[in-house]
Amino acid sequence: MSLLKVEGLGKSYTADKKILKNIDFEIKAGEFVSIIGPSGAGKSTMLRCMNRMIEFNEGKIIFNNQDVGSLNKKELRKLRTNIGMVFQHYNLVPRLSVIENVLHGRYGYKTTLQGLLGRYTEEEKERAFYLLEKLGIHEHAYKRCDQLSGGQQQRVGICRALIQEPKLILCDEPIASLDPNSSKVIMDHLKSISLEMGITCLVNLHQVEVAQHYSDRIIGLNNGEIVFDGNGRNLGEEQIHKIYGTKSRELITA
Ligand SMILES: Nc1ncnc2c1ncn2[C@@H]1O[C@H](COP(=O)(O)OP(=O)(O)OP(=O)(O)O)[C@@H](O)[C@H]1O
Repeated sequence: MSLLKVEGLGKSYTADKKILKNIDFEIKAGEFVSIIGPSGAGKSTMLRCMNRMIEFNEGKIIFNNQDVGSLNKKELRKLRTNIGMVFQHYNLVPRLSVIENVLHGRYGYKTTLQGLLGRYTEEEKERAFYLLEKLGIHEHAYKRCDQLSGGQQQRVGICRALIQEPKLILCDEPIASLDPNSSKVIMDHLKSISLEMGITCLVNLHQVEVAQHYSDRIIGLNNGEIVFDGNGRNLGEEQIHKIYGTKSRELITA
């Protein structure tokens, strides 16, 4: 079953340059899909169009049978509860505790006043703790976020996305600021989230090998166009060249 369908997607920030050109793809529920491509190819722009964090100019995005482009503010807010986001720089509130940051993921379900007062139910707090335990950071629940390592902060970011009970998680270079060990921990968690919880993951990555290891499918972007869409096993030298303009994997920066 298709969860996300993108048809003829186009995006320009300025009149003279198209950043995304006629993008078409479809993602099934539960799929783990990576987007790769050189710096500036349009990966972040494309990912952020999915929940209209960035407004697109052309085409259609259908998420969970809803036409994303036609939603009003209220409908968009509701739709976003179904789409979690994980960021390269975590986007946590550093002076707040780990558990408070996780509970922020419930914000979309609250009235403005409830949100401002930080009113969460016992059930939500239990769920937050459960998720922290699942990601192996429950002992840090009451520490300030800025006391945690990068890898731990990213796990908080994943818990915040999960507490939304999303159908889709968009991850914008989730391991770009992490060392190899922490990167593996994060990618393993994302993979098990997709396998065990059936949550669809769309992940921007810089590392081809990582994308090949974890993804059911890879989308390769070059200059705003899809130049590869398939299983990572089919990503040979020729396809790498199409995506990055180089044949050598060593030249692809991490
Ligand atoms: N707000 C903006 N205004 C104007 N141009 C922008 C804006 N955001 C991004 N761009 C441009 O759009 C192009 C694609 O950027 P984007 O960040 O989507 O690429 P990317 O593939 O994610 O790159 P990276 O891997 O370096 O993050 C770049 O040329 C960038 O300069």
